[in-house]
Amino acid sequence: MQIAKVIVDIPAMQTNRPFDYAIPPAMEHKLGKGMRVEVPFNKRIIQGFITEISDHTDFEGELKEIIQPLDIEPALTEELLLLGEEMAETVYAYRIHCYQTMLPPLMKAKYEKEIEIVDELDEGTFYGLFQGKSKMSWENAVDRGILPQLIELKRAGKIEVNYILKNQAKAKTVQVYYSDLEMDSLEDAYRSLKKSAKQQQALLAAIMSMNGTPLTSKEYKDQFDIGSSAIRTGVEKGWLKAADREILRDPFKDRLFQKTEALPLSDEQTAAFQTMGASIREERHEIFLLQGVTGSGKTEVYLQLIAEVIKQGKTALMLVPEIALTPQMVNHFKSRFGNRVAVMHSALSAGEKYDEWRKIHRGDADVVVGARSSIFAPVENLGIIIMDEEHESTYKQDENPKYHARNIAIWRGQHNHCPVVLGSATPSLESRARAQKKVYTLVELKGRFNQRALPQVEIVDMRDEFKANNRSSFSMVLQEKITDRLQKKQQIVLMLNKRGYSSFIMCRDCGFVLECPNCDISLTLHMDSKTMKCHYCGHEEEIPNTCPKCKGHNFRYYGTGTQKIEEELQMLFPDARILRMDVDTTRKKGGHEAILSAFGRGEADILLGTQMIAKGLDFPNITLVGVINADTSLGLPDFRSSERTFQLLTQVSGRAGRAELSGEVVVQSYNPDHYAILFAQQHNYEGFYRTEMSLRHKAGYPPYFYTALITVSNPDEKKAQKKIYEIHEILQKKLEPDTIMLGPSKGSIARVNNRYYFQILVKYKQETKLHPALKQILDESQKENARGLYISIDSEPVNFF
Ligand SMILES: Nc1ncnc2c1ncn2[C@@H]1O[C@H](COP(=O)(O)OP(=O)(O)OP(=O)(O)O)[C@@H](O)[C@H]1O
Ligand SMILES: [Zn+2]
Ligand SMILES: [Zn+2]
Repeated sequence: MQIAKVIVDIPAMQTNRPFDYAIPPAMEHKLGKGMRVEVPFNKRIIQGFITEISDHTDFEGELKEIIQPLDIEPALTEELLLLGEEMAETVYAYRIHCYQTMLPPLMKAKYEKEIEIVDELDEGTFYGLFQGKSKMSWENAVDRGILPQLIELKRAGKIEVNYILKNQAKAKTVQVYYSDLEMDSLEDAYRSLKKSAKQQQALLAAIMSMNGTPLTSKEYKDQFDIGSSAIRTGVEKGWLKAADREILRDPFKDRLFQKTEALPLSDEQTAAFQTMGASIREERHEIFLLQGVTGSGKTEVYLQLIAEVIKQGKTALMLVPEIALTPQMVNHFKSRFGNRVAVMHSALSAGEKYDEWRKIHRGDADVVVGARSSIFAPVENLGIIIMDEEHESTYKQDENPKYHARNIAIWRGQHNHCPVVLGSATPSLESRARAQKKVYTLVELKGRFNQRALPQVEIVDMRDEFKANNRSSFSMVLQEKITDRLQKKQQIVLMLNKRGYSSFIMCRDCGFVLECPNCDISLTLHMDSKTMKCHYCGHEEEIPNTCPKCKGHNFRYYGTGTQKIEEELQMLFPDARILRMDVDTTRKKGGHEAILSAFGRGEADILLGTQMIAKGLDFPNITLVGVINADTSLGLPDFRSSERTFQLLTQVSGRAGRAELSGEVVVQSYNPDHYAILFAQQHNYEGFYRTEMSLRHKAGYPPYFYTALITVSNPDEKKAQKKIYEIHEILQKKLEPDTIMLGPSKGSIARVNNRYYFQILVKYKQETKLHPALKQILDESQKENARGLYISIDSEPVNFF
């Protein structure tokens, strides 16, 4: 008897290990590791992942049988199975959650499935199994008990599984034409044609050369120059039959990619390429920190490293932050590597994501370019993993499983014996410190490509502006420079720093601020939908006309939103063409991309936006960057706020003067003497690094200490509070003396969605007991979970508010 070990979909400590199930005789040697199955568990039917096939069990009683497979091929590769197992340990998550996170969303939900023939079947199978049709529903296959045969067909690459989305854009199909006539009859038809029927002759010749392969009318046109009227005739005469063909929803299919060739590298680029290329050739795992100033040409180095990997017959994983996944970025890869590039990001529809995933899964992609979650792409035979803008906090997932893509990248790099390249102009302190300690190899690009200068940065003290009676959001200096660039027809980027900053309304008469009824936080004003929204629980209500407290009518709108700045800017520069980029203008699919390409085509003079414009833009005509408010991100209750500010200012400054024209930056600030701002002005990463490191050292923060954040929540405030004190007491007894616990304290937002939050931050240097202690706490809280208590542990948290 064959046994399958299955991780079941019950997120609990007791079930966080594989359970043994008997494989029914009909499924023997058909099921494999990584497939999802339905199994009985405590009188319920639940899903699970097979992690091992064995002929041995330690279970004493009678094994239950697997009910049925949910896949006809493994959903997870062996590498991912192993990764999930180890990842669960380090991020305090359940294995089942780790596995589910690795799959595209379409596969996590319960959708209807169908099985489609994608390659020729023998007649017996076609008529017997598929009843003469090209598709069958999954239920039909289950009812008829033919999944074992289908698994075989899948292994042979003859069929595919599609997920059927209701109410969503259905799988797109195109009309195709094929011939099922024998060669003899085609030749007869050819001979019977009149000499003058040139198009029909051409069509028949084409059909004969195609050997039954279906083509769209466009393909007939492109390949044989045969028009649609000839095809219609072909159908009428019975030479051709029409059918639907599903096309993969390739979001970039309508775009033409001009093939690019490797550019000759600069000396610095060459040196970097060679250092990192060596570990590709030697199939050696090594972690590189590629620290290259803005505009130093990191992208070209990435491209050539990937080309090297492909030359070796291996694959590459290229991670970029969601927001930097611009068409510009995608173009670089598609243009160099053609359609063997798969792209994954959140703007894709569920169907598109599944198609890209399938392409990777089938082995049709040599390069995967994507945001955080694509670190789980089922690529095999990895030859390199590159993580651009490695300092970005979006690489850390805030929800369970709370993984950091950098750690996953390093795990996969080790597993595949390949290099991991962490690239940034402003590396995270953690990474830079590891490079200092030679854990990572530091590779530097110190100058911009072509020895272009980094831009001059001027800091404007906004307190002086106020004293000089300038009430505008724009300092005099910035206004002058904007005027100058508008005259010269050069482009301008203006950034409004909205990190940790939101718009709210306050009653001018009584000071009332509209708050969320479920959370202890003020509601944010959204002008596009004309509503007040809670960013934590999604609560939404209308903008009030009268103050709920004093019935007054005078509201003041706080938080200089981009929209308000835009109006002010337009008043100052009536003729300027302004593009605004913020959450409101980019919410629509492709909005982000449409704005950037319009700006790239020169359809606007000024691009005004939030920090989403700070990254990745590479436009030659930008010669002025203005930061309207540099300080908002400084005041946040987060020990990384200086680091974030420094990174943001450096990144956004880096958009200026990247080509022939030199660039200038104006930074407006109420804290012009803050070291984060001054070091950014001087393009002095080293100075910032040293200063910040000594502050972190004094305060006992990463990278000198590791951190873990324990959060407890409960709809009942007392119960949550009691629990956090219990945990505090347990830990106090167990942990090393030099470990520091901050708290218990209220969550930075004490109540979210009617749950009360309390937390403890543990800072430690070396701690062998913390991990088992925390696991035990999670374990013992199992029963309480049912009563509304949640405990969550975030190892190395990145967001504190
Ligand atoms: N070898 C090369 N030959 C010609 N042009 C190059 C070469 N390398 C880089 N460039 C050009 O230099 C500019 C800056 O390069 P790139 O966008 O890769 O910088 P980067 O290091 O990614 O900077 P950032 O961190 O600001 O995004 C681009 O316009 C790019 O086309
Ligand atoms: Zn009021
Ligand atoms: Zn809320």
